[in-house]
Amino acid sequence: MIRSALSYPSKKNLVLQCLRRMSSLVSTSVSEVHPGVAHVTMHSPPVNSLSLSFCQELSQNLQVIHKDKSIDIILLQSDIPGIFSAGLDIKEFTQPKERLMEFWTAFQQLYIDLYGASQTTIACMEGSAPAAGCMLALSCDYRVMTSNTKAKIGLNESLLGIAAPPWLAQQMMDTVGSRVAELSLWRGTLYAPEQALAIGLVDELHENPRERALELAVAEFQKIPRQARAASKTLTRQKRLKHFHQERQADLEHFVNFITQDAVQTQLRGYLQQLAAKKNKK
Ligand SMILES: CCCC/C=C\CC(=O)SCCNC(=O)CCNC(=O)[C@H](O)C(C)(C)COP(=O)(O)OP(=O)(O)OC[C@H]1O[C@@H](n2cnc3c(N)ncnc32)[C@H](O)[C@@H]1OP(=O)(O)O
Repeated sequence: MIRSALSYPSKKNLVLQCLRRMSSLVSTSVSEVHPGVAHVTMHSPPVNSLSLSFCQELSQNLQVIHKDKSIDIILLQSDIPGIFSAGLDIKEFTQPKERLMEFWTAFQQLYIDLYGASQTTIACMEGSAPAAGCMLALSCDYRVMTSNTKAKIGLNESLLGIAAPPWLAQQMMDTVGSRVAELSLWRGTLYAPEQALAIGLVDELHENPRERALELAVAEFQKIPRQARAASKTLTRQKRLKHFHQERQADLEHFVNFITQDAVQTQLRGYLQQLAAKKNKK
């Protein structure tokens, strides 16, 4: 069951229209949030892995919010305890070519919708964010992570026998600097919260990231004029997005050619078995 709940106080009709269009959505609840602040809550048990449908749904939710001028801050969060997002759904990697293309196109679109959002975005991470889970966080403007040491964040793709796409590697470089990114990419390092804070991968640790994110949104970010926040964001992200659009097709082709190699498929199946074995040992 997938649920990516969109909740904010205004424009209820718009939200409900959107929710009706998305047949996979099961929640249409509108919770009380501060004016101008929207919560996007991921709920796709067990680990918020990004399947094709989940990527599409998140994108659609973001696109609806983008059009709503009354919203100027988005808080991205998960309601699965201990998990922000486990990254891409690894089972998607074993699908036929056409499906792989659809899947990667949806993942690219999610990047565009989140990284390119004109609103201010805050990732509230109450749990782990490996690989594409980390991409979600890196695409936000600000990252608040739980101080719980069980949570981990980073780009661990190399440990699955794959590599992050160039635009995701670039996000890491932009955030932590080239050398730290380079080392962490080839080692596949997953950082504990204190380490992530030390290298600048997250901006703050807090025992209650949701509470802190809302406080930041209202007490700090909303005090900065909205158009100034949006313009600053354009300054730093426009070039990356333009480049991404130019390379989008090549990125898709590279992904499909790479992931369908026998050696990569064998490695991925082995990784899935490791995950299952770990679960059985619990
Ligand atoms: C060229 C390609 C570039 C690709 C760019 C990005 C790549 C990716 O994002 S690949 C995904 C990388 N993600 C991971 O490596 C995370 C793997 N998962 C974990 O480490 C743990 O599951 C996690 C810490 C997130 C949570 O731990 P637990 O709470 O202990 O849960 P379990 O490990 O028991 O898992 C429960 C259940 O979920 C399945 N699972 C976990 N992660 C994924 C995933 N990414 N995709 C699909 N399925 C996943 C896991 O196998 C268990 O399944 P069941 O046994 O069927 O219950």
